[in-house]
Amino acid sequence: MGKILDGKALAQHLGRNLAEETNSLKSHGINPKFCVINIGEDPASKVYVRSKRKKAEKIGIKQVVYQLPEDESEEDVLRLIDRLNADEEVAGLMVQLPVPDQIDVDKVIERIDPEKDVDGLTPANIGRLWMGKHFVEPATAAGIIALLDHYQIDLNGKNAVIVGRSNIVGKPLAALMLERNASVSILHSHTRDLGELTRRADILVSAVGKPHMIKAEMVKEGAVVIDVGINRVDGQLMGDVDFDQVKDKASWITPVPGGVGPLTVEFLMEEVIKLTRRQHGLD
Ligand SMILES: Nc1nc2c(c(=O)[nH]1)N[C@@H](CN(C=O)c1ccc(C(=O)N[C@@H](CCC(=O)O)C(=O)O)cc1)CN2
Repeated sequence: MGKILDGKALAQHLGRNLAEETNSLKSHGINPKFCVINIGEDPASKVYVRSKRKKAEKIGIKQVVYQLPEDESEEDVLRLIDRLNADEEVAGLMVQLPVPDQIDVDKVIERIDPEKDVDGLTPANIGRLWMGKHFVEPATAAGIIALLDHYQIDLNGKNAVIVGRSNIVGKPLAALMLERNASVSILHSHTRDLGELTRRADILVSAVGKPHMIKAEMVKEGAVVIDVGINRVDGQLMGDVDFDQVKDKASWITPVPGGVGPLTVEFLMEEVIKLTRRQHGLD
C-alpha cells in the first residue's frame, strides 16, 4: 500500500506555528480579523464555515461570519463587500462558494479589494499568480504544494496531471506546479481518453467532484495521487479517487477525509496572516 499524505496532521502542526505568529502580531497591537460571507443554506458550506471558525479561534484570529439568506440580492452582497473593503480593521474577506444562482459569482469576487482577497481569486491576484508575482495563494492549491513539500516530493521535471479546471483548485494549482518546474496538464470533461493521459502522471490530482471516478487502471504504478474531491454519498464522504483500488498502485496517496480538506482551512488562515502583515508593512 502507498504511504499516506496526512493533511490533517500537517494542518495541526502548521496551525501551532501560526498561533505563535498571531501572538507575536498581537503583542505589537495588531489583531488579525477576517470575514466570511456565506449566502444561503448549503449544508457543506455551513460545515466548512464552522471548521474555519474553530481553526481561527485556535490560532487567535478573529473571524466574523455574515450569514445571508438564500434569496439575498447581488446588489446587497456587493454593498456588504464595499463596506468590508473600506473597514480598516478587516484584513481579509471571502465569499464562500458556491453561491445561489441569482448571484453572479465573478462579479462578486471581482468586487473584493485584491489586498483583502484571502482566497486569491480576484482577477488581479490570479494574474499575479500566473506571473509568479503573487502575495496570496488560493488555499487548496497552496495546501497541496505544502503537503508535497512536507513529504519531500519533488515536482521538478515531473509530469503533473490535474483533472478539473476550476478557478479555486485546478487552474491555480497548475500555476503553482509550473513555478516548481513540473510539466502540467489540465484535463476536464471534454478531454478524450482521460485514462490514457492520467496514466502518464507522476503526480495525479483529481478535483472534479465525482465519487470514485479515478480507478486503479487510470493510475501509473508508483504515482503520487492527490484527491481533492469531497463528495457526500448516502451520508458518507467519498473522494474522487477509489482509494481501496488505487492505494496499492500509488507510492503516496491522500485520504478523504483527512487529506487536502484540512489544509484548505489551514492555508486560509495562513493567507489571513500574510495579508495582515502586508497591510501593516511587515513584509
Ligand atoms: N471561497 C471559497 N469557497 C470554497 C473553498 C475555498 O477555498 N474558497 N473551498 C471549498 C470549501 N472549503 C473551504 O472553504 C473546505 C473544504 C473542505 C474542508 C475540509 O476540512 N474537509 C474535510 C471533510 C469535512 C467534511 O466535509 O465533513 C476533509 O477533507 O477532511 C474544509 C474547507 C469550497 N468552497
